[in-house]
Amino acid sequence: MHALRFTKMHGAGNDFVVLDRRHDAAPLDPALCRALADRRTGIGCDQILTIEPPRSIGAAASYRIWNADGSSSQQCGNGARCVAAWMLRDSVALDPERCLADHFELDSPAGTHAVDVLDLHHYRIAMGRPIFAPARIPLLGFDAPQSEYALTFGGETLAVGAVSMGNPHAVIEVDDVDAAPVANFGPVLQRHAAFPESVNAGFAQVVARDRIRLRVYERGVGETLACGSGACAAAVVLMRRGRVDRDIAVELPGGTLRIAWPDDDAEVAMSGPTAFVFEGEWWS
Ligand SMILES: N[C@H](CCC[C@H](N)C(=O)O)C(=O)O
Repeated sequence: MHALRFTKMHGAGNDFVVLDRRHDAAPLDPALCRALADRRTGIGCDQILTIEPPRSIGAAASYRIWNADGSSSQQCGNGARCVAAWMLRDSVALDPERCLADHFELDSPAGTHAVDVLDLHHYRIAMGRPIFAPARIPLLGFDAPQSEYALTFGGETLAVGAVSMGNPHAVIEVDDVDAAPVANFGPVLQRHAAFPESVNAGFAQVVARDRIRLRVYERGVGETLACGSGACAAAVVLMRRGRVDRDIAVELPGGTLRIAWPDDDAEVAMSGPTAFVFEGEWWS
């Protein structure tokens, strides 16, 4: 029986199985990801996060992201905060006060991220600069960045925002996020030919200049309780349109994240909670 130790965590309800792979950073088999993520016969999670050796000088570690369907992604905002908490847990046990002043870096497939410890359960991650060039989202059929793209679905045309945070995001502004057709329209958007690598589909409602509500139908999972890179994506699309200020609260079903993007050349700063749920052994 091959036992695999894991930690179950979540960030604003977006839940993860965390595996320490610093001594064996081989890619995960998609079938194992699906088995671990299964909410009946497995542990259950939206994504698996593997913690691996750093890829840049000075980083504490690197992480990779595997969706519940076994596909991999370049970025996971809620996961980055959980990896940060996981890395600190041992040192917190040693010296909580020192950790509160802690600042370190983590490498993701999308780049290197500065981590600030806000308190023992909240972290701020520098999520990199948003990428609006259609070819790098990727979004087909358009040459130059637009604040919204007219995409046709059957007989209808819809205005869609699009941006990459290392992973692809579509953002649709709605009047009432509770009534948004997330489960019906999320998969339709993901199958659209304009998104050759599928897409994370965010449905955003502007509540005030400093507050939006958001639901995300994630690539490789479905609707999640929160999506960190999705919160960054919705915030920067709406900031560029002048619909909201440059430091806002993003209310998701599982919790609230804070997104700041001081100017168009700045990195996006995402702040939010993390939680340890349990530890265990997976007997494959
Ligand atoms: N489903 C995403 C990866 C996880 C992103 C999300 N959980 C976050 O917090 O950013 C994708 O395939 O790009």
